Amino acid sequence: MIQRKYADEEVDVVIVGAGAAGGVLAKELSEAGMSVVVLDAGPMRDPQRDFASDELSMQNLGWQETRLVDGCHPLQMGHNNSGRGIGGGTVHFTGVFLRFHESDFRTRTVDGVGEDWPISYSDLEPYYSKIEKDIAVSGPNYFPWGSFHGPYPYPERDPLSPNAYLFQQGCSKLGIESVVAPLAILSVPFEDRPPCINRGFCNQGCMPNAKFSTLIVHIPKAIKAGAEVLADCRVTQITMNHDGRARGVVFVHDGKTYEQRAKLVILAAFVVETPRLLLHSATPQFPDGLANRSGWVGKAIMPHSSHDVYALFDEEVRLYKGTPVLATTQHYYATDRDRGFARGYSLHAHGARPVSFAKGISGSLEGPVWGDRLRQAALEYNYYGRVTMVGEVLPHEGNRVTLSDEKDEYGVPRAKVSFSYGHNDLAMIEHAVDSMKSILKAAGGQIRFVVPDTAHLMGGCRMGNDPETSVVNSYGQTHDIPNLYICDASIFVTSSGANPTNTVMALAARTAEHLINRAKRLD
Ligand SMILES: Cc1cc2nc3c(=O)[nH]c(=O)nc-3n(C[C@H](O)[C@H](O)[C@H](O)COP(=O)(O)OP(=O)(O)OC[C@H]3O[C@@H](n4cnc5c(N)ncnc54)[C@H](O)[C@@H]3O)c2cc1C
Repeated sequence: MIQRKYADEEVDVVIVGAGAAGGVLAKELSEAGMSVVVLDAGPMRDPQRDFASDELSMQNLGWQETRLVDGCHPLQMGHNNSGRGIGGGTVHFTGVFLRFHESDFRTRTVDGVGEDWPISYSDLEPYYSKIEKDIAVSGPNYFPWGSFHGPYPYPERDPLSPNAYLFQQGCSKLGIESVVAPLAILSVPFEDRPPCINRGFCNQGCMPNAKFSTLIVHIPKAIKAGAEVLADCRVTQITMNHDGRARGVVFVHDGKTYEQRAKLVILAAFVVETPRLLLHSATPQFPDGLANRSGWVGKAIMPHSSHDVYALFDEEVRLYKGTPVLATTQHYYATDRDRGFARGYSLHAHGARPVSFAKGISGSLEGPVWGDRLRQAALEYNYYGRVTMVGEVLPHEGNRVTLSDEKDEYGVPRAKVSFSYGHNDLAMIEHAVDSMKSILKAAGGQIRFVVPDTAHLMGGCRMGNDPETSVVNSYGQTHDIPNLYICDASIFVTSSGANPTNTVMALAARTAEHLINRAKRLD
């Protein structure tokens, strides 16, 4: 039996998912005096007790339930894209904290591809600043690309890892500007948290709490402000009233089923589970799923293309050392028509711990890398350097989440995730792989492996002004059901060439402010 504060009560807001967006919403709305219940399918972890310096055991931070995948380039689901538990993906994310550029919100107008967002960079600008300040982002004094040039709230990280130094050397030999990456990882103490000591286990959950996550920053503040945060509570359905408004959600804890009623229901369950819940919650009034009059629920999901290039150096690099990403360039971010594709990408010097190194190279384009070849590469692990791309993938209707015929233990159909790259995406990858090879060679490395990969996920419930071609408005309010909101990475319209979490959290802060102002007007 769970201890409940709001059992049988209708609260102001129920939030499904306590990740990047859900954490921000929980904090802001509860601090504004609203009664808030947050439900997350996974556990509430204690970093000191539950995070191990162990790559394999910490795979459990990812969403490991079966999803069916298809398409020409089926996505690898799991640890690499979805978190599970309070903090969501922020618990094991790498912490690279970038803003989108102005053109990212206007790709149709600027480049004739993708779609324009219903908001511009300037609409989000104050919320980027707020989030960066709230979590004390560290970064360079001057960031050369986009609209925001710094300084960041906290000084840039120092010292860098050997891999980051090599990357910066290679870039500088080629005349490519590079900087220390903006990071949601402390460079000096903040609140009650210590600065990073370069243990390098960011993707396994940061035991000393130097890396931000909503588990350690926003959720404790939300609880202090009165929010009820319930772990291990799996939401299986959104319930509806007869008047076409949402009534609440059904969730399962320890085999028992409960309903939480709320004036506002906010889905923040990420790119696969949010559309899955909407589609599964169909009613006679909404036979194709909730908020799906447009037919766009589940459509236009986008990963980032994220090929890695590994090179062998004469001196030791030790890719496990330090924060995985400490240097970056956005030299290739903006569209350059001469390259033969639209849009662009970021490049990061990116560490890799031994298991992910071995797993990565075993799937490299130079394959098959196994047996003696894999053993030899593993023996040389300390001499490898790596660069990774974060490439913009254009939205495509056919890349989507649907419900399969298979059901999970809760009786909910499993998600089917279909994905294929388009021509533009593939041309960009080819260009980025060449750039990464040039940088590593200029730094003195011999190119050994190119590993195809993707990172992050966005889209599936995109925002827009037109209810015929989008699911929510720019505040995340669904076009069809006025008290049902979506606020997570699924509302992205395009993917950009930058890591997405700063934008996820800035959008959540903007939605929270909108809801607080709306509540004040209704008072
Ligand atoms: C390995 C890795 C590295 C990354 N590195 C970076 C990086 O360096 N920089 C960056 O910007 N981004 C990075 N990301 C991406 C980042 O984690 C996501 O962009 C971000 O977490 C998305 O936020 P969200 O709120 O949309 O969803 P999430 O943070 O994933 O939160 C969703 C939450 O919903 C819960 N949930 C789902 N379904 C249900 C349900 N039915 N009932 C109850 N709860 C449910 C989940 O348990 C989860 O806690 C990385 C991701 C991974 C996996």
